[in-house]
Amino acid sequence: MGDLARLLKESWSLVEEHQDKVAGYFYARMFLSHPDLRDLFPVHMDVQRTRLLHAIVTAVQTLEDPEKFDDYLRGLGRDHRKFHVEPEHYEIVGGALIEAMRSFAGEQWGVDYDQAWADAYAVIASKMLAGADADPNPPYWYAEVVAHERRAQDIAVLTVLPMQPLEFRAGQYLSIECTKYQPRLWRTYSPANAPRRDNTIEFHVRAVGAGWVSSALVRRLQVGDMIKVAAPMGTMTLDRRSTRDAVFVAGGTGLAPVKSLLEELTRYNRTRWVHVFFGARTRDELYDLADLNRLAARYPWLSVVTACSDDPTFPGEQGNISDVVARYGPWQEHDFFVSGSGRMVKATLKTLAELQVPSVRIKYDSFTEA
Ligand SMILES: NC(=O)C1=CN([C@@H]2O[C@H](COP(=O)(O)OP(=O)(O)OC[C@H]3O[C@@H](n4cnc5c(N)ncnc54)[C@H](O)[C@@H]3O)[C@@H](O)[C@H]2O)C=CC1
Repeated sequence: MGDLARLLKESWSLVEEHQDKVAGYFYARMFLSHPDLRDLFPVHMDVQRTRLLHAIVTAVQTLEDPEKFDDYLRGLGRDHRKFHVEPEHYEIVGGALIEAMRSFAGEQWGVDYDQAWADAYAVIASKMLAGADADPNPPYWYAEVVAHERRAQDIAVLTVLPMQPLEFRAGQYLSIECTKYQPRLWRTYSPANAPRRDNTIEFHVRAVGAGWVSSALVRRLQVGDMIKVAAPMGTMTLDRRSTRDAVFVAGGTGLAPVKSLLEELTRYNRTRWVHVFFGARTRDELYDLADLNRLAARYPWLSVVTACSDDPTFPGEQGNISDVVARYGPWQEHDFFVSGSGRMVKATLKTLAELQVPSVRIKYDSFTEA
């Protein structure tokens, strides 16, 4: 391990236990010295706090893999443009961050740690700025809500029309700000369609617990409202060269990117068998089944298996979708795409490992529960 990596890891381990407090102190410090920066952040800071830490941990963890480190930070820089972050803000953030860590580390914090973080932060900032500079896209797009449909108690399917064309690849995700109701709070959602000529994008959203953005998108947003959409990200895309049959495993609204990938396949696939496993808690939450069945009736290469995990009278498969997949197969020769909650993805990866599906054939994006 390089010296810098060692110093960063060592010093981070001193504050790791107090992550939450470090983040709280960091923001308090920054807003006190630069009150103007408060306006760049959402009213509710709880999720923002965990995001900062996630970014630091990821940066430190990828330090030893220069390519991954570079990709991650360039992506982060691109993404930060939507927060109206300016180059001069980076220095303020760096200073507050080091001060916050030093305050919580106690006596073991040494001068060499200060220097290590200052050096690392300078690299982090320059990579983020380079990523931001190199992005030809606008920081975000305004998009008008052109359709909004409640499909189950907590689930909405909404369609938006960006004011300028927005390029993305089927299977990627975008971030959304529900500008009118939750300004400056961004959450990621996957388009449920492949890029279309009319530029419309469909999203599937479930209002979960205290999810401010999802709740506003499901319960308050109306046709005619404007939202902001930013930064296509993610790698769960189709490899057109693959000739393998494919399996899509979706839990709840994790169906969205699967629908997007299916739409792309309908444009060119003639030869690959495609199996979709779609699981929800109850039959009401199989909110897009009608459309899946329509696709299966139209495309002979497509089959759909549905399952409910909390609805004993449902006549289809019973149980978690990760277990249902294992009842079919064999799957060793298939390409897999897995999408759902963090726990669902983890459970499915475990099942696939037990079924000896090579991990190189499995694509997924890990969404946190936030
Ligand atoms: N809306 C979107 O664009 C996208 C959403 N997602 C994620 O999909 C998730 C969807 O959540 P909900 O609709 O609330 O799903 P949910 O919690 O109602 O679960 C739906 C199904 O997923 C499976 N599942 C859930 N937890 C499991 C576990 N621990 N082990 C095995 N299987 C499990 C079960 O089959 C369950 O019936 C969210 O976490 C969201 O972040 C992922 C990609 C895109």
